[in-house]
Amino acid sequence: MEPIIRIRGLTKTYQSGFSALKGVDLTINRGEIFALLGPNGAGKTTLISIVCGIVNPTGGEVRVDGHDIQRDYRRARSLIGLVPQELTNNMFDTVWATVNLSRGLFGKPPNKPLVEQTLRDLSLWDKRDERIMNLSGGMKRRVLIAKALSHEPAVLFLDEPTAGVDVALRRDMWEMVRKLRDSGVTIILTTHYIEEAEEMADRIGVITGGELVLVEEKATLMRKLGTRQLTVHLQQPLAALPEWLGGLPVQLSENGHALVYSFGEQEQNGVAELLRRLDQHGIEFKDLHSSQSSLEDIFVSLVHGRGRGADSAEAPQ
Ligand SMILES: Nc1ncnc2c1ncn2[C@@H]1O[C@H](COP(=O)(O)OP(=O)(O)OP(=O)(O)O)[C@@H](O)[C@H]1O
Repeated sequence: MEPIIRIRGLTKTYQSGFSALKGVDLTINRGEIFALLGPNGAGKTTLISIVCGIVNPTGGEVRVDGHDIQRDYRRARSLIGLVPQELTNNMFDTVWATVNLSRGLFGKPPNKPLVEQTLRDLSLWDKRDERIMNLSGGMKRRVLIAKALSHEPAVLFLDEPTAGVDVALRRDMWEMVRKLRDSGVTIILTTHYIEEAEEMADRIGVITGGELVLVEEKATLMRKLGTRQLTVHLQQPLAALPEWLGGLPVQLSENGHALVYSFGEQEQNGVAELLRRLDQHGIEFKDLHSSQSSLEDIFVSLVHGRGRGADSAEAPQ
């Protein structure tokens, strides 16, 4: 896959002496949705702010489509749209004026049809003559997105896009982001909602304490770290785990009323073997329930345990 952003050895030490980024290496591929997941204070906003040229790095290098973010700032920045966490609109402007102005600030010639289309896509067209202060919180957020898209960026950064928004708007946002990706925009979003990363991302990066501890395809991550479990609820409880289940990763639970079989991707055949042995020994069951450990389990083990998966973080190239 073709990279659009390359980050190498990025460090940031704030004037206070606090080290917010401790050598981050990351490549973002063209056309993907990348979710940067991390707890409060992990360094997500610092990372985004450096790529967007708002904060100067202490060390390392960032290139956007080959352009160095410091040496070739204007070219690099023109490729990026940023939807910040805080609302930064001029409340007295109309929606139409503010989005057109944003485009102008990037030195782009006026393009009314494009701005109209952007507003239509974001369901803001009916509100185009409304002053921003008269819009709901959700609509104001949409205006931020429209502004960020006004200069046709190749990459869109969304910093905590759904923090504090209701469930319906969150779903709308996700839908909107998917449409943008389908139109060819690369999306990088920060979130501490695991559900959001799980729902949206093609790849997930986990950052904690200024270090990127994992970068992985979401599907691979789920497969690699997520174990699946099959719970067999028995008609009659068992006093102990029978000998004839030896060799299978099975445990007795619920006071002998259930057998729990834990397995990875490779061990699916064991399910048939388990059911065959139960049948052979006349053990009847009420129902079967299968579950998969979620990204949340993985995240908690990474952020608190820090051991697991750290070797999957990208090596510098
Ligand atoms: N200007 C600054 N001066 C000193 N320290 C700062 C500054 N900005 C951020 N920090 C510190 O750097 C760390 C990382 O902050 P950052 O905002 O990047 O985290 P974050 O992952 O975006 O967190 P959140 O999810 O809470 O937004 C925090 O401990 C923060 O207090």
